[in-house]
Amino acid sequence: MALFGVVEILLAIILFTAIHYWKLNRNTPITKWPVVGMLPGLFYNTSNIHDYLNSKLKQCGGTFTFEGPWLANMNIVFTCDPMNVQHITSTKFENYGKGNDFREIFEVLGDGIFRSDSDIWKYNRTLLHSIFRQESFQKWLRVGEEKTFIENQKIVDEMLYSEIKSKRDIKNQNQQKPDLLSTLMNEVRDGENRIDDKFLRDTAINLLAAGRDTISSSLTWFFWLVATHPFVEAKILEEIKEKLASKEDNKKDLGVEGLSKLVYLHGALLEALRLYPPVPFEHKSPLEHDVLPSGHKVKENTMIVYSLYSVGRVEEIWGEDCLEFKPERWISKRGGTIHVPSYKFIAFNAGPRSCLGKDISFIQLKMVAVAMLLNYHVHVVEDHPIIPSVSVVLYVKDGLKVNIKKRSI
Ligand code: HEM
Repeated sequence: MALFGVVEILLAIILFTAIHYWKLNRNTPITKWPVVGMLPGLFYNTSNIHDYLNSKLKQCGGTFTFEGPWLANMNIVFTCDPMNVQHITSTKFENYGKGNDFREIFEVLGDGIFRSDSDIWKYNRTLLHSIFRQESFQKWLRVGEEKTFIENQKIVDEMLYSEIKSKRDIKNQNQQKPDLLSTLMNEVRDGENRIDDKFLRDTAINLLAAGRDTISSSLTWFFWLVATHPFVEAKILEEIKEKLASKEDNKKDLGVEGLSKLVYLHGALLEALRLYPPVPFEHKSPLEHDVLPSGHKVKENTMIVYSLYSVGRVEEIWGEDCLEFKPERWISKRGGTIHVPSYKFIAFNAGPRSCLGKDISFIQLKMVAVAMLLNYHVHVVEDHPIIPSVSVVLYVKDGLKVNIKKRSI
């Protein structure tokens, strides 16, 4: 008679495997399974992914390596450590590009600023930077009819190229207006104009992608937060009444200068962007192996994801009340706005690739916020779920349901 039967041997294997995985998982934030790695944990929590990753990042001090299925080459370093963020976005900026995965997924963006790295990015950045500084650029929102935007690449291209053609026609008739495409068309670098239609198409779609959904996402979260914090709403209205001069018919002056006086409103917007950054995560890949300030080693082409959502919720930066909506945290004792370095307040990204539209965004956000709050009372419909979506832009998954009542103050 054999000393051990098949059943005993199988039980022993299962027991040893279980002990092995128990030991292996003692220090990992997400359970690692044979063959499929940590994927089940991620899948199981997809609907709640930002808060799930936030809790895991908190559990391991701000950085951990997600291990994907065997042979799938899917290891990802997740981080919300501001020192890592500063390292990737600024100190070692040249070593961290967008990576090939990003370029494949966002092919529709062509060679525009978002999808490019190195020299093509530098060219785009320098050109757009100079245009963003021109006052006339503030009229850029009138570029094209973007209602049918992005059904598919063909429709987008048709729309953009026809818009470009009509701007060129207007230019030839000497009737140009200072919108984005017309300003770009006239750009002369080193004595020559190298702006062809493909460049204009790529730039236009990149700016539409950059500036459309980010603003609408910010405003949705902002109105939800303000409507659910009546004390904040009252303070914003008080500030508008006190600081914005009235024009004829008691309408408030929404000029750039007037808007810059609204320090409390600015704090409320910063606070909404901290808690609900429209771009919830960024994705980078090192060109050469490196060691992050947290001590994590990253090989060439490792995928690194830094969570903007989590950086906004790091207790060490924002304090124990980091999950609360408190515009006051942005107001200094002297009544100004407290400056927080961009690798800590990361909603607009940090370093040389930080958002080019940051200033123009605050102008747009304030204009809409003041016009809405002065004229309407936004009342959030009770029991409607408010959950962040799982997408490149942080929408409210099922939309924000509200009742709007006219307000006269
Ligand atoms: C609240 C509104 C906005 C937020 C939170 C925001 C945030 C960001 C973030 C996180 C990035 C980095 C993206 C990446 O590298 O993958 C970025 C880049 C950029 N944003 Fe914005 N953005 C906003 C509005 C705008 C607007 C209105 C415009 C233009 C009209 C704009 C233009 C750009 C451009 C051109 C870049 C690319 C910069 C580069 O790669 O060098 N953004 N923005």
